[in-house]
Amino acid sequence: MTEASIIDGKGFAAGLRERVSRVAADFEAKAGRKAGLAVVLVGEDPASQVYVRNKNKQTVACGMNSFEHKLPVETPEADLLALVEKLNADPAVDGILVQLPLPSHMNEQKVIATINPDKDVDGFHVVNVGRLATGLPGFVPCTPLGCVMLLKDKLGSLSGLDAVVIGRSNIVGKPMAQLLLAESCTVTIAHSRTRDLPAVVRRADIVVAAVGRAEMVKGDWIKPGATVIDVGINRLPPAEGETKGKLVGDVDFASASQVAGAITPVPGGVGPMTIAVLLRNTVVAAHRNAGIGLDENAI
Ligand SMILES: NC(=O)C1=CN([C@@H]2O[C@H](COP(=O)(O)OP(=O)(O)OC[C@H]3O[C@@H](n4cnc5c(N)ncnc54)[C@H](OP(=O)(O)O)[C@@H]3O)[C@@H](O)[C@H]2O)C=CC1
Ligand SMILES: Nc1nc(=O)c2c([nH]1)NC[C@@H]1CN(c3ccc(C(=O)N[C@@H](CCC(=O)O)C(=O)O)cc3)C=[N+]21
Ligand SMILES: [Mg+2]
Repeated sequence: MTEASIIDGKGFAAGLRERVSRVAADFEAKAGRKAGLAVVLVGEDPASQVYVRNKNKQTVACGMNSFEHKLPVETPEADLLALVEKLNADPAVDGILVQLPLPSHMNEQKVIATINPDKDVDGFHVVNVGRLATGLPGFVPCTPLGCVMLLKDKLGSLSGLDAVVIGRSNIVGKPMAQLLLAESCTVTIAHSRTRDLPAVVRRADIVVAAVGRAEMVKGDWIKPGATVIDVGINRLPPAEGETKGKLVGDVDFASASQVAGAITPVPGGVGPMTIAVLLRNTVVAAHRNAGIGLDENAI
């Protein structure tokens, strides 16, 4: 069997950030201010802190303002809602991201519902979910949009292909399925109640794994030549002599890469795309909200 080609998400993301930087500089010249992204982190989850630090660095590197708000874990929900309202009203803030998961005493849906949909660069607000479902312009969740960008770059048209999405979360699985449907794939959404998951996956020309289970999808589930997109981010327990465990996806890369036509690695696949698309959505939000024209498809 021939080895799959490795889809270089990290490299594609670097190119996307370069295009975003040019558009952000153009925005600054036209608007007389930089585009701005506010990121809100509640609590001290170490993984979330890493993501927020990376987002902040890359936002600034792309020529945009990054406004970081770190709140203690015991912050009352009302205080977080008040901060979101303040960011909604702040003309320097084009995009708002509230890092999930939130502490258990907060209602995530209520917090997301408070974000102005036109600043919802995560695409999580019901208004943006509805816009995506009905084909209206809005904001599309960053991870699924990043996956589709990689797929179209690799395959060109996706029309008529059989796609299986494993996972049905609001932030990855469901919007991923909507985007693949919009690309005219025949879409199956699998989840924990799916019967005979290996057989379902074997039919797919495109497999998107967004489960949160380390190396669950095996090589003998993959149709030869299929394209495999691994969204999973799982930290294995540290091996002897390691302080940190290895980062792995939801796909068993060693076996799947023997069968697939193309596959994303973890790390270096979908993860870097998520942040680059977030920056793309932010610079798009800035143009829309300032009423400055932009060819969004060219980014
Ligand atoms: N690379 C990136 O940028 C990002 C990566 N992630 C990663 O992606 C993964 C998924 O995230 P998220 O969608 O938030 O996760 P959730 O936990 O919200 O959803 C997981 C989904 O997987 C399904 N599932 C669980 N076990 C099985 C199983 N044995 N067989 C089939 N389906 C199963 C669940 O089914 P059911 O609904 O029936 O419970 C659920 O729909 C995680 O590893 C996360 O860290 C997430 C966001 C961004
Ligand atoms: N409101 C909100 N929006 C999100 O988009 C969001 C969120 N909350 N909560 C958590 C998840 C997860 N997520 C990732 C972002 C980048 C990488 C990433 O850059 N990964 C690198 C590795 C990073 C590392 O080494 O830890 C890679 O895969 O190469 C991964 C995961 C965004 N999420
Ligand atoms: Mg989740």
